[in-house]
Amino acid sequence: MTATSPRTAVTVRVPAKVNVQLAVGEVRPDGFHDLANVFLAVGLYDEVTATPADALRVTCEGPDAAQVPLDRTNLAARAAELLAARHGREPAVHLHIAKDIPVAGGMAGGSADAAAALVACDTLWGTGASRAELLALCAELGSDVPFSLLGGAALGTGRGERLRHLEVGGTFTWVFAAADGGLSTPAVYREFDRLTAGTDIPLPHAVPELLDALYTGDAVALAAHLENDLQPAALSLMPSLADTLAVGREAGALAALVSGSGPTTAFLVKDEESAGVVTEALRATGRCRTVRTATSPVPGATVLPRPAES
Ligand SMILES: C[C@](O)(CO)[C@H](O)COP(=O)(O)OP(=O)(O)OC[C@H]1O[C@@H](n2ccc(N)nc2=O)[C@H](O)[C@@H]1O
Ligand SMILES: Nc1ncnc2c1ncn2[C@@H]1O[C@H](COP(=O)(O)OP(=O)(O)OP(=O)(O)O)[C@@H](O)[C@H]1O
Repeated sequence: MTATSPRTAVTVRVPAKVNVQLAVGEVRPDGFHDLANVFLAVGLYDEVTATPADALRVTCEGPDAAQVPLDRTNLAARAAELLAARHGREPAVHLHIAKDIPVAGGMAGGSADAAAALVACDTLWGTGASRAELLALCAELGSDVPFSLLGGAALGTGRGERLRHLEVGGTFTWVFAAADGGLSTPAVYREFDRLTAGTDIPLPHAVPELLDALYTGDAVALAAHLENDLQPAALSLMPSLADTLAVGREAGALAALVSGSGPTTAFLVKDEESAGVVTEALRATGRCRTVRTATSPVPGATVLPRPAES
């Protein structure tokens, strides 16, 4: 056993996600859409550090830090407030976000920070919340937040918050290109509604061949079944993304798609060498804010060892 002295700082590392299948059903009376949402956690990370403070405070560092709100609308701040309220205490904590996940990029960066803040505050405060309680709090904070806690791979149903863990039989390599500017998730869902108005929208379901490809770790089979029903809406709002997708395909990606609500584009590649070629081609367009390689799956929100323990 390691020392049990109260912790004065807790850092939680949390991954981004890509949706390898995002099947979207009709809009529901509550304004959300029923989904069959196959999430994969990818190795691009934010880190949230919680330290005791007189009052709730958020700071952020990283290339996109200027776009992150530091008031109580920050999802990490909302997470701390929610956990504190449920346990009858003040959210007296400083949350520092080291942000590496593109902001408003469709990679669930804010959701990741919310899940990380919950775990960090739970550990710092010794709240002892069960996994089930944390997952329920995550679902209150947003549809993607439970998956950020869980990580790995999962099928999300309902609005994406009801998760079933999926086994993955290998490692997949991706290239992610962050676009200049962001897309608002509600705006992309609204555009989906506009584009599909008057059509029959099938009930969303996970494609068995895609789940098999994950299970066997077969990147070529996964590439054949990648699907994102929000992609036409994201392309409609940001038409230049179609060119970015084409550049990655021509450079040898097995498949290319918009990540979630976009505008980050995701390229599944067969190996590191192909990742290098695709990365160079995307950088050469001059249209991508950053281009990054990452593998999947990776674990969800994880408390990092105290410095003395590492
Ligand atoms: C696009 C995805 O990232 C794919 O994983 C998610 O579906 C979005 O999840 P999220 O950002 O956590 O979304 P939330 O914060 O729960 O909801 C933001 C807004 O997105 C829309 N929304 C979200 C999830 C869903 N199943 N249907 C929706 O229509 C709604 O307009 C909602 O008000
Ligand atoms: N901790 C946070 N990090 C980033 N953005 C945040 C955070 N908290 C609140 N926001 C707000 O949320 C908006 C969406 O940011 P986020 O990075 O979560 O988008 P996203 O990755 O497209 O989300 P998703 O993939 O879950 O739909 C930002 O424009 C910002 O105003």
